[in-house]
Amino acid sequence: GAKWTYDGPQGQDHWSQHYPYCGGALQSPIDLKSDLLRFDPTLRPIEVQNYNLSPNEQLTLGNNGHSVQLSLSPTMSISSLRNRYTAAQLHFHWGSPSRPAGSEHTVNSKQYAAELHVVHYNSDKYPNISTAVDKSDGLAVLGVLVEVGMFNPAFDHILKFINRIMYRDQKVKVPAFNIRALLPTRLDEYYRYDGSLTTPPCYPSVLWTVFRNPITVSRQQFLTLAATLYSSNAQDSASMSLSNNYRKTQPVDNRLVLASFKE
Ligand SMILES: NS(=O)(=O)c1c(F)c(F)c(S(=O)(=O)CCO)c(N[C@H]2CCCc3ccccc32)c1F
Ligand SMILES: [Zn+2]
Repeated sequence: GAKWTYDGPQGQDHWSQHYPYCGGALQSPIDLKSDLLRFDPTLRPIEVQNYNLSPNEQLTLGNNGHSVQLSLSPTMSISSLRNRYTAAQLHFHWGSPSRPAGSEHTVNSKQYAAELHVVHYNSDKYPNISTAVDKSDGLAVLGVLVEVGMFNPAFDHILKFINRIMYRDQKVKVPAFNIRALLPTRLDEYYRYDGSLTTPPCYPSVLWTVFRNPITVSRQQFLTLAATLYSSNAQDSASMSLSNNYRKTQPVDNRLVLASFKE
């Protein structure tokens, strides 16, 4: 579709001009505010299948101009939801080298350094993500908040190849690794709400699960993520850094925001 950006004339305040859902209901991300939450004891721990991929398997790491994305094996899935959701890709949202605040979801208005999204589609009902992406029960995304702290070995399986996809549309094959190591230890504590893609076309098709506990990456790792990539392609004379690729929080309206834990 048409070029969209996070800032400027094609920036997020203008998305709805070409992508009407972006101005519609059930939009993501949102601020996860304590006084909005409802504890739901029926929310079971998230169970993932086959996230521990073999290094003999290869995945595609790419710069799509909006994020760094890693294709995932279709053997990976979430098995604890009403339907089975099969993994499609993971990607990140981050701030900038000078401002390590680029998560999409915020917790009581606190913005984290970055956020990881693992995108899955409802494979009980749809043959692939393209047919699922605009259906109300089409997608389930796992959101992981990222803060700067201890070095994260799992994150380095991606970062050590990032200088080979500096420019838009560059891709590289990388050895698979244990994707479970990118998730927090506890998968039983999370926020849950009905939302949308956080990029155009902003379809309201996402069952959001945002884990309560962040993962950490080192300051050096964060800087590598935030300072290496360009949103422009290699041929473009003017290089545009890929940073601050996060959407602002959206109105919750009358949506229920559930928590699997008591504060
Ligand atoms: N934050 S978010 O809402 O999870 C989110 C992004 F932020 C994001 F940038 C992407 S993108 O990298 O594909 C670039 C823009 O579509 C996606 N893609 C999803 C939905 C669109 C179709 C599709 C097809 C195959 C695999 C993944 C996806 C996305 F879901
Ligand atoms: Zn995302």
